[in-house]
Amino acid sequence: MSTAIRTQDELKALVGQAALQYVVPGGIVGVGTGSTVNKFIDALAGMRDQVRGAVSSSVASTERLKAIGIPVLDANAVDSLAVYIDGADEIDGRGYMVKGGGAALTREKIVAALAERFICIADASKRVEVLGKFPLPVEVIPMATQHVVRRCAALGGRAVLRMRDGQPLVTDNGQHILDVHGLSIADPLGFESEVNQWPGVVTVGVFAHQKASVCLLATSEGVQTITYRH
Ligand SMILES: O=C(CO)[C@H](O)[C@H](O)COP(=O)(O)O
Repeated sequence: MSTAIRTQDELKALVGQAALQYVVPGGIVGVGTGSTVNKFIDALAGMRDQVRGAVSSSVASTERLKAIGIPVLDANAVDSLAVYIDGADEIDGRGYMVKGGGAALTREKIVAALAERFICIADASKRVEVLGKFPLPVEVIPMATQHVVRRCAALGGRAVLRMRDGQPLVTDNGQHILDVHGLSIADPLGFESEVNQWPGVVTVGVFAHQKASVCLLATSEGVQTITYRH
């Protein structure tokens, strides 16, 4: 009988489980946001007694961590983390990522910045040659929305305000998200630096300065471990 892993849900569970090997016993772990990270949190429940706590990147992950009995610490109470474990919407061959499909990009970048290593957990559909096929999330201060829309257009991108239940989605930080279609991001480091300095941009969803150290990529054959040079 074939033991191939096929559904995306199974692939996410596989990398969620595989990420446990990077959790330092007795330490504090940085935790991202999203459906793949939810699988990691579910797996983390099995080693709850070996984890001192977590720094979380969203209200949703905080609630899930607390539900399994893991204390969630304020990011300001932590100088550094050994690892940050999170998913991605896209990852390229250098470990550069697009993130923010779950609207948590700002806090994700903050927690990632505290960590010595970013462990990206993703299924093989997230692997791309060039970033930009997935609409790029940009968290913006609402007053700056149209200014940022015009600046995206000047780069060839079509920015669309993310909606939820007929209203602009409001992030955990009280801001809005633009999803920018039609970009091809050949220079992620330069692109991230440029967009981050536009007035009204809180965070751009290109993670190049906080790129992945390792990617655990789930395929139907199992988990591939890819390590990137820094
Ligand atoms: O950046 C994120 C949330 O802001 C997620 O990591 C990204 O959207 C991937 O999510 P999923 O694991 O559900 O595919």
